[in-house]
Amino acid sequence: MSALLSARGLTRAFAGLRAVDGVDLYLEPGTIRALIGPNGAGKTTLVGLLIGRIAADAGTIRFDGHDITGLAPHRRAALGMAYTFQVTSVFPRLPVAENVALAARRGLRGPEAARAAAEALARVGLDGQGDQLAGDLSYGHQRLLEVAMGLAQRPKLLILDEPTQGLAEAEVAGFMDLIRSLIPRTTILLIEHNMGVVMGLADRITVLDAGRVIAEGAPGDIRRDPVVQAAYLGAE
Ligand SMILES: Nc1ncnc2c1ncn2[C@@H]1O[C@H](COP(=O)(O)OP(=O)(O)OP(=O)(O)O)[C@@H](O)[C@H]1O
Repeated sequence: MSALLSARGLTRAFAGLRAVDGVDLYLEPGTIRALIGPNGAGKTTLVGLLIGRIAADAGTIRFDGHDITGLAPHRRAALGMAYTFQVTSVFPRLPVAENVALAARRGLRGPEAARAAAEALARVGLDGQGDQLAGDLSYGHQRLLEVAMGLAQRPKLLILDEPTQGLAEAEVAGFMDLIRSLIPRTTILLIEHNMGVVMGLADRITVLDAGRVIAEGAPGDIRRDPVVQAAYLGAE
C-alpha cells in the first residue's frame, strides 16, 4: 500500500543543534503511529516540519500524492492535515459548538462545514454541550473539544501532540476508544509520553533520540529493543 505521508531526510537545526536530523517517516493510511522519545528528542520539531510551521533545512515531504515540502500550513491543512497542540488552544469565550464550527470552516463550506462540525462534536461525545462556553468545560473535555476541532476539518491525517497529558485515568481510557474509532477513515500520528497509551494504541512506533530515528516497529518489538530501552524506556 502506498504511504499517505512520506518524509525523507528531514533535517532542521537551531543554532547549530540538529533538532531533527535526517528523519525518514512513512505513514500507511488507516493506521496509528506513535512518535516517542525523551524530552528534547525532536518530536515537536518533526511535527512542526510536517505541518509546515517550521521550514526544513533539507529533506522532502509527500502527502497524499502531493509534494508539500514548501507548502504553507493552510495549504497542507486544505490537503487534509489537521493537528492539535500540546497546550490547549480552544477559544474559551466562545461556545463549544462555535469553536468546532470555526475549525470546520477552515477547510469546508456552508452546509458541509455545519454537518462536519456536528458530526465531530458527536464523535467526541460533546454534542450535548454545544451551547456551553468552551472555557467552562473541564480540562479533559477541552482536550476532547480540540480533537473535535481537528476532526471537523475531516482530515486524512490527524496529528495529536500529547493529547492525554493532564487527563484522569478514566478519561484516558475513553480517549483511547475514541482514537480507535477514527480508524481507518483517519490516519493518526500521535506524540505521547504515556507508554500505556502508546503500547495500547499504536500499530507502529517510531522512536526519536537526539533528532534521529533510533528504532521503528510494532509495540512488542519496540518494548524489547535494547537500544530503545537504553535510550528511553529504561529511564522511565
Ligand atoms: N525554536 C527553537 N529554537 C531553538 N531551539 C529549539 C527550538 N525548538 C526546539 N529547539 C531545540 O530542539 C531540540 C528538540 O526539541 P523538541 O521540542 O522538538 O523536542 P521534543 O522531543 O518535542 O521534546 P518534549 O518531549 O520535551 O516536547 C531541543 O534541544 C530544543 O531545545
